[in-house]
Amino acid sequence: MTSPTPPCAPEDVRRVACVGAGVIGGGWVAHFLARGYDVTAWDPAPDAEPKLRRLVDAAWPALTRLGLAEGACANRLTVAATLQEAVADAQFVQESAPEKLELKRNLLRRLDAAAPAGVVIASSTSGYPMTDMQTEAADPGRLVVGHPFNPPYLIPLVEVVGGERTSAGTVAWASRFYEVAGKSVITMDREVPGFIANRLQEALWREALHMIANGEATVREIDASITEGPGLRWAFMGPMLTFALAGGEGGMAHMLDHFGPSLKSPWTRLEAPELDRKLYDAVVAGCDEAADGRTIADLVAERDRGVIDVLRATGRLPRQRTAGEAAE
Ligand SMILES: NC(=O)C1=CN([C@@H]2O[C@H](COP(=O)(O)OP(=O)(O)OC[C@H]3O[C@@H](n4cnc5c(N)ncnc54)[C@H](O)[C@@H]3O)[C@@H](O)[C@H]2O)C=CC1
Ligand SMILES: C[N+](C)(C)CC(=O)CC(=O)[O-]
Repeated sequence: MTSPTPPCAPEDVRRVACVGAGVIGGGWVAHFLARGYDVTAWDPAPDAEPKLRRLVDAAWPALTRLGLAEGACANRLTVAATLQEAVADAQFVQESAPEKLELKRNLLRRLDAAAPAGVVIASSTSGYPMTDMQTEAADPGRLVVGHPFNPPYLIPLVEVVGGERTSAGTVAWASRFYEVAGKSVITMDREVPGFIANRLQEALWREALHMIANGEATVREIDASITEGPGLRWAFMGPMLTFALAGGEGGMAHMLDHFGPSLKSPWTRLEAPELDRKLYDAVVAGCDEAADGRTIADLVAERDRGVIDVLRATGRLPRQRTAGEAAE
């Protein structure tokens, strides 16, 4: 699929548009501002602007602690009145609208019609393949998935993957752009449901819901089983190498000989549990109980401090670079 060439190199981007400014769109706004970009945001909700500014204000202390890029400033955010105005001058567009397929298809069609020719448009979708979302756009070649993790201003990973009609150049451009913008990128060469990390997280999530539905574990126990257990290792060594060490001197080969056969044991549940009212209420009540009086804002601040501490402790603070530095 051929598309017009992006008007500038990833290293030369100065102006980013964020469309959809909720939890993730707002998080992207905070990230790009902290990295020294000019950011224009658009969101159709009547209360979107104050909510967005509150999110950026709440994130700024963590971002300041991490170290802002030269010239980075929350005042470099403009909230546009229309989608067209938001993307008119953009050199990159990040879409973070609700996870509804028809809405995404329609929105990507409108963004494609409004953005300057060749500008790469990435979707934050947490699961839709781009092939299913790019069906209405006149230039599907410039549409790509850039899947972030919450909050995008602290968690480095972005999974980049194109659809069947995305050009190879778009995938390469987006991957490089995210790197320049301080992200840690995995570029996938094919579409996989849930990409990589969500496919793994969803397996964990499915089992957690089964355990709550069956009364086998509480919300607190499930969370503690990760934060006091494997989560400590996963912050710096993934599940594969971690398990290779479970095989002692025999490494992964011994681990597979020893534990591989048990993968087929009957406790492996392959079906999603029914998310009925009872399970829904149990999960919500369990989270309220586990929060122990802490508000969502308290938990966000606690999470942000914790992620920075982990990044610092494991020597993985993102490199600080201004929007222009990489071009030098
Ligand atoms: N919440 C999360 O942890 C993560 C979410 N994502 C993805 O990010 C995207 C956004 O999710 P959230 O930020 O969580 O949702 P959200 O509900 O917090 O925000 C969505 C925003 O989109 C706005 N919106 C509604 N219709 C729109 C339209 N037609 N055009 C533009 N904006 C519109 C809403 O007013 C709202 O502010 C989804 O695709 C989701 O799958 C990706 C990674 C993590
Ligand atoms: C819950 N979620 C599926 C939307 C989560 C993600 O997509 C990534 C994350 O932040 O864990």
